[in-house]
Amino acid sequence: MRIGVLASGSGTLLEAILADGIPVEVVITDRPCRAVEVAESAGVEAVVVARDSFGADFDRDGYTDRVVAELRARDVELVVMAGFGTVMPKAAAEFPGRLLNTHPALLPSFKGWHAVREALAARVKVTGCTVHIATEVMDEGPILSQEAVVVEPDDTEDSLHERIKEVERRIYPATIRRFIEGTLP
Ligand SMILES: Nc1nc2c(c(=O)[nH]1)N[C@@H](CN(C=O)c1ccc(C(=O)N[C@@H](CCC(=O)O)C(=O)O)cc1)CN2
Ligand SMILES: NCC(=O)N[C@@H]1O[C@H](COP(=O)([O-])[O-])[C@@H](O)[C@H]1O
Repeated sequence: MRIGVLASGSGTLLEAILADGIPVEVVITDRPCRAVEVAESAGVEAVVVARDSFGADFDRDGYTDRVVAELRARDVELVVMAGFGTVMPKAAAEFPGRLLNTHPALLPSFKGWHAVREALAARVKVTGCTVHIATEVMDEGPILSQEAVVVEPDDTEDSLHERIKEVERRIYPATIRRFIEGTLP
């Protein structure tokens, strides 16, 4: 199965996916970021489709069309979002059931871009991460795997997010692998 990864940040999830031996055809980012270096160091093609070149009002559908075109040009069949910072509702229809995401909270709680901050603000004792199939509605698709992370009294957003990412780096590659093999329930 030909796989494309979408990323925006430090690329540690991408590193874990590559370290697991999951074959990645292309990495697409929406901004210059470390994930580009991670891809290139592993000999994987990296393409920056910069979201800030799609206008002050951000043409979201135009942006999505461009990302989808880059994926189609490489015959990508499965799209894996790994900390991708742009919501692309239209992409779900282009890759139905084939657009995966990992989210740093226990969905359906704390959807969106600031999930770790919002979990801390809500003073929950336990949060975690969720791997799910992305659908048109953000962070609402079918859940494939989840794992809890305990919130410590002295946690900051960074310390809590780092512990969540440690779990994501383990369960995301494992879940992607099972998705590819067709062994998920
Ligand atoms: N079609 C889907 N696309 C995406 C889904 C989904 O469920 N379906 N999930 C998101 C989740 N996500 C990260 O994984 C995410 C959530 C929210 C945002 C966001 O608000 N982005 C802003 C820009 C934020 C910024 O750059 O500061 C935006 O898009 O305007 C991003 C990612 C991923 N996509
Ligand atoms: N909703 C999007 C979101 O918050 N995604 C999160 O960004 C991090 C990426 O880490 P990385 O850049 O080190 O791979 C991960 O925690 C991922 O769940």
